Amino acid sequence: MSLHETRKIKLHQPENFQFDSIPDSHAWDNLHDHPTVEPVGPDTIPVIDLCDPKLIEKIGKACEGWGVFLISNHGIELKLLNQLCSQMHRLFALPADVKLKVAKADSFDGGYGGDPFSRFLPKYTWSESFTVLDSPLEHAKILWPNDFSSFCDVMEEYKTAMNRLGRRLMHAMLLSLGVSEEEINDTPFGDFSKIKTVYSLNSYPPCPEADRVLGLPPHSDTGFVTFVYDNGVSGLQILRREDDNDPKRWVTVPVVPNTFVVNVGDLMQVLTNGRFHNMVHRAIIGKTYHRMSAAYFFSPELDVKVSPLSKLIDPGVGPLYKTMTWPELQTKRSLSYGHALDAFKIDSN
Ligand SMILES: O=C(O)CCC(=O)C(=O)O
Ligand SMILES: [Fe+2]
Repeated sequence: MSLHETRKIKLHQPENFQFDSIPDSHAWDNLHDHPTVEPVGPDTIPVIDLCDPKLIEKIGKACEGWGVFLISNHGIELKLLNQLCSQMHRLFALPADVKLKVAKADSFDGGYGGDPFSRFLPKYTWSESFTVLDSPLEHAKILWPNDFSSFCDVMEEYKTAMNRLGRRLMHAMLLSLGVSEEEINDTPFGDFSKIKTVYSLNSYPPCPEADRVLGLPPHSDTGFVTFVYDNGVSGLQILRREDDNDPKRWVTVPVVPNTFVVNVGDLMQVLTNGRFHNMVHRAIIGKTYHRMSAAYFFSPELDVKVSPLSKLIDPGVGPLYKTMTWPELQTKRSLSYGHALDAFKIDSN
């Protein structure tokens, strides 16, 4: 058993991305549980221009119908996004023994590690990630003792930009459901100053047998809303619910330059009393290109209590979820993979 298997994270030594053939430990056998389709026709994932005069209406429709959409014209400078990609590249190019100096001890920690889900599953993922809680400073000083500030400066700018964007999106989403600005300000996160900074930088190295390995297993994110920016390599897939014409299917998210993918998380489903649905997604691996992504989890401070907004509770039905904090939800997820929200459901009978 390696050092990391004894911890509460599951991470094979990163140099092991070099295999002559894929070992059984990394070969996932249920990757084709649902058909995979391209994002065309009825499976076209909406791209929403944030300066569109019909923004609120379009966002509401995308959240209710899809739970995922892309945003363009988001106001975040391309220069910053290019710097973010360069810093991710620099981070993951570090030797394995250096990255392991900042390894997480637990999946809720910040630092370097595997993904938080596969420790419940029998296989290893083909990915590595670096999670930042508030600030990467402490870890960056260990990774680059003589040059940590360029990484930290970019991450600080990214955090500020993402928090601003997160607030803007949350307002638009709630306004689309008829919640007024005043009512939004009355929520426990009020003006959204009670927002916790959490993001993951993810690396998915290429694999010659890409269709046997998996970057991230299917999951929904636990926060309000997640913003994903990647280095222009495709790999994110979302699980579209079955409808009248088609069964459940994996839809590949298209790469559209200078856009973010936005997906609805568990806490948004709670806040909207089920009007918006969380979105199950996974990351697959490419044969040739190394994909990297930054996933920003716009989520409440750890002590903030989240419950359905009274405006969105149907008086005849009542609230669908009990009050919860984000750590309570995450703890449930760490106990029952894929069913965290069930523990908070209010039985309507
Ligand atoms: O890399 C991606 O596209 C998705 C990342 C993700 O789902 C996550 O970090 O939770
Ligand atoms: Fe995710």
